[in-house]
Amino acid sequence: MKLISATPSPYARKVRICLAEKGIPCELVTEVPWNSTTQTPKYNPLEKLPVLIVAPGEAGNDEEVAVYESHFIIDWLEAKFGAPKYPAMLSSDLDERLTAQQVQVVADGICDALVIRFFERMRPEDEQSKEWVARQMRKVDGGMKWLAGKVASGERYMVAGRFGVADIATGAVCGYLDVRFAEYPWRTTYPALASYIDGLNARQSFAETIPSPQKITDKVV
Ligand SMILES: N[C@@H](CCC(=O)N[C@@H](CS(=O)(=O)O)C(=O)NCC(=O)O)C(=O)O
Repeated sequence: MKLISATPSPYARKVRICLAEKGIPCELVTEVPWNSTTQTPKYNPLEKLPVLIVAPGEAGNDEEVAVYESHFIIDWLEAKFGAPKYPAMLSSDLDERLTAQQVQVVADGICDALVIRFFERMRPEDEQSKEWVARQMRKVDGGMKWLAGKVASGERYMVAGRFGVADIATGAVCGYLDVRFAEYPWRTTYPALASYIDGLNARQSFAETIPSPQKITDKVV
């Protein structure tokens, strides 16, 4: 399998962590999705990465399959590479699973707002909308407060004491803040969240997927 990914992408990082935790080998195809050189439109009409490209026969598929939208890629991996042969990233308990997916909704939503904020910041100063930025940062602030409230102090994992999607998604958004919005004070505002994230960052799947910035050469906005 191949994963089209980008070095700062929190969404791609969730999938990379999931693949690593399941021990599924996957070739990483790193690119800049904002540049015209991107391969994403070839596989995804929404032109977004991550895209998981599954060769014929790799997962019981006759034809090549392209899977996209990070939360769906994770669901797809859970369905195709599930327990007990592979470690589960979602609980078999319905309510635990739904709680974890709700956490992913909020974490991904914070990332969505941060991406909008990132590009608004690329506009010339006098063209940036203060109202639009304030609206995005309200979502980030409210989302981070909600996530921090889900971390019981001293708990290593967010849902039912087992590592899974909620931890992956929360780790990804905090890593994205660090790489793109280092000035955002989530660690000082939420010390229990910070120590929870430090615990997750000690996992090999997190350590080998630390995000880094990338250079966007095309004019995007
Ligand atoms: N909801 C999508 C969001 C993915 C996304 O926005 N990816 C960005 C790259 S990054 O922000 O994650 O680095 C992208 O490809 N954007 C290209 C575009 O929106 O045209 C997911 O969860 O996969």
